[in-house]
Amino acid sequence: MNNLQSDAELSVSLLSGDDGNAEWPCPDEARMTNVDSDEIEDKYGGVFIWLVACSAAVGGLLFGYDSTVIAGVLVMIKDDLGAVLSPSQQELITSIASIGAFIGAFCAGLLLDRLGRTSVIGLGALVFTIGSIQQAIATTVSAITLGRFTIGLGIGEAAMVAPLYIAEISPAKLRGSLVTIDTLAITAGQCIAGAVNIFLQDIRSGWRVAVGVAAIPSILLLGLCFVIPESPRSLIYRNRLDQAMAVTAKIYPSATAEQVRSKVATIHTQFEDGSELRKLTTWDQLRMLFTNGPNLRALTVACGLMAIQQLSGSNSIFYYGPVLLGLVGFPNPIAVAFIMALTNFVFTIFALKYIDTVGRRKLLVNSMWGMPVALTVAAIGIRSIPISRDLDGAVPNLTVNSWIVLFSIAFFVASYAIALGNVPWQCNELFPMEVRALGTMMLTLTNWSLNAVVSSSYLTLMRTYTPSGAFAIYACITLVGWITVISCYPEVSGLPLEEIKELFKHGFGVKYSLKLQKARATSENNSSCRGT
Ligand SMILES: O[C@H]1[C@H](O)[C@@H](O)[C@H](O)[C@@H](O)[C@H]1O
Repeated sequence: MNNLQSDAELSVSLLSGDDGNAEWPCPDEARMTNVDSDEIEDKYGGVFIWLVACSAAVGGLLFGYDSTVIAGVLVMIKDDLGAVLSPSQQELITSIASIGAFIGAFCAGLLLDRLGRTSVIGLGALVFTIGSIQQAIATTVSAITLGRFTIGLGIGEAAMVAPLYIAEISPAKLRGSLVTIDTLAITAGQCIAGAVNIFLQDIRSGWRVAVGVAAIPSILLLGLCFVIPESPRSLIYRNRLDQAMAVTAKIYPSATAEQVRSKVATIHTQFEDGSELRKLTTWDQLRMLFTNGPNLRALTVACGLMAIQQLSGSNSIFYYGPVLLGLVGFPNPIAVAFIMALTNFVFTIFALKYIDTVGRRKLLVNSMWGMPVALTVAAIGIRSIPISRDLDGAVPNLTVNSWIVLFSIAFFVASYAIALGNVPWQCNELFPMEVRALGTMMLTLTNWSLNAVVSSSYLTLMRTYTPSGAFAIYACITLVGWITVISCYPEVSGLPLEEIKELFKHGFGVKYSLKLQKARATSENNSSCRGT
């Protein structure tokens, strides 16, 4: 913190004397500066930015952990709350968190521009801590339901703010990887929850530990909020230019003071009529989001991709994996289902490595075909396994078809995790600053509403259309999703946030973005040739 402060003073005094904001160029002057604001994009480095991203991603870890741990908790609770939970009480305890998440994301969307990113992350961490404690000490069904609702508020808030904050603080060329850290943390949280459930399943009242232990990372996150810097874009939006300079200098440690100044000035020009923008009410911002063509197209792409992520049925596998694998004959389905969580985690690491170099669009297009293929194989494999219509018949024998189902859904999860599991969370980058908070709120609301639909309908889908029919339905959805991505999702890897809005002035910007990427690659090649 102190370091940061002294850097701020240093940069500001270097560039403009003692008065931080007094000598800031007006937008026209900023445009005329002879330092190319993009030059700075090659000057990132150091561990600072990775540490900041990892800190924010603790929110993702809590999101993954808390949304998944409930599956085991419901089994472990037994009659600890007075009587054995009825199916409708189980449904209530599970789904109330999604309702909380929906409301949490909505509130975060309204608060982000007013309070700044780090304060909202801190608020979410506090809510997480309270929710974990409420659950751990619950002695009645209403008490645990309230605890789950509180946790839901935290989950929705974390799901929304962490990726947005990371995207805003990232150098353009690392943005994909740094935001993927958040998804990696979500999948790690899901793995840890699975492991905790396996470990505690036979311990009396072990569920109290399973839910209470989440208070530790949330207290850690609360503490980290006092250390991590505010996003430079949020600072500039709120006219705190000297602080924005200090943070920008930290993100690009080998940039010259002039490059830092040019970067901040360029972002500042995006808010040319800044004072007008700052006066916008939420209603004005909503109107800008829905009635301005480029904004509306950005919203369609972002929410559309998130819808495809959820409607692919991935969470049916993560949430109902043990049920499904039990139905096809695996004797220890909880442990076997853990393989799915692990596959999700491992292939998200692959995304982390390649998302910026290969690009989001290329990763999506080249991995998503695997989902309909895997689901079709699973649909065929499961057809010859004798599963009763109401799903509660005797467990069938383990046959080669059981293994076909296992391998095909593992392949499905891998194809999902490489890109579709994480790129939708990057989509906050598609929105310009003035509508980013609300756009990201819509993105997160899409996630939670469809998450609730899919997770509450999977068993019914299997009962109504047979398990094979359910796989076939998801195969059709993922095939349509893949074709939609090919036609509508533009490549934004490596583009500074301020340049992305240009794409949506050209329809969905797919062709334009590909031309832009080509031109950037050629100019980078030329300048590296000149350098050698
Ligand atoms: O990006 C995440 C991740 O893929 C999780 O594994 C999944 O459970 C979530 O629904 C999704 O939003």
